[in-house]
Amino acid sequence: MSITRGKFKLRVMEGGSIDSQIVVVLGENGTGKTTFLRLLAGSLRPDRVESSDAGMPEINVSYKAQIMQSVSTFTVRTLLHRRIPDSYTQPQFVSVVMEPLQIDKLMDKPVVKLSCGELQRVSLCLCLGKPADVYLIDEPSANLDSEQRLAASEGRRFVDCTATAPRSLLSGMRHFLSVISFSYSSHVYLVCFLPSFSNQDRKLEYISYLPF
Ligand SMILES: Nc1ncnc2c1ncn2[C@@H]1O[C@H](COP(=O)(O)OP(=O)(O)OP(=O)(O)O)[C@@H](O)[C@H]1O
Repeated sequence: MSITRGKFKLRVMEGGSIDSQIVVVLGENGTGKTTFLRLLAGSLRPDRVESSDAGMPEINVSYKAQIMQSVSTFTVRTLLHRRIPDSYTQPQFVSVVMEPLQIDKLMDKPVVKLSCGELQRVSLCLCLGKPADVYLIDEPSANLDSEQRLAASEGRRFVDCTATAPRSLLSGMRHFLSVISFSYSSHVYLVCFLPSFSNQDRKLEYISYLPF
């Protein structure tokens, strides 16, 4: 399938995935990461589907957008209660996702008063707490300061499944993968990152691995 946005054209070829797979999508600004995720999330429609394509399969997705805004006057606690009622009290989810993201400090704040980084943490928590087959996570580390990035990884399990990926690609993403690849093991995660190096071809790149 393909989509044209202004002068930008993205063509997506059919692929496959297996349970417990993490696919990291890397590309510089404007290479189409968000467009690709929004196609998968169903918030953008392709303008062409080739007849050879099987089309989009029926999948349950949980999508964390890159840019988040909220005018909700609810507190974070109320939002979690309404949106992820089962997950946010589940001990495993609390210890593997909510504690590293330090959601407890934000519980009584109105969502509308959260800073960009605080909203990013809550959005990541909401995304991971929603039951889904595929988690689409656009730039999970955007807006977080380095302390928060470290806090998100502290004490977390990280299975070093990244040995075959170039080290330069991995900086900045390891700590998030430790949170993201938590033990709901039968799901697929697509995570977008800006690369930490310059890619002269300006192509999207994919690294896929199995953390379990
Ligand atoms: N609504 C739109 N109208 C016209 N062009 C658009 C629109 N939205 C996106 N584009 C163009 O599509 C291209 C891909 O954008 P996209 O947001 O998918 O890139 P990205 O890789 O996620 O970038 P970034 O790293 O900056 O978030 C860009 O060139 C952008 O200018």
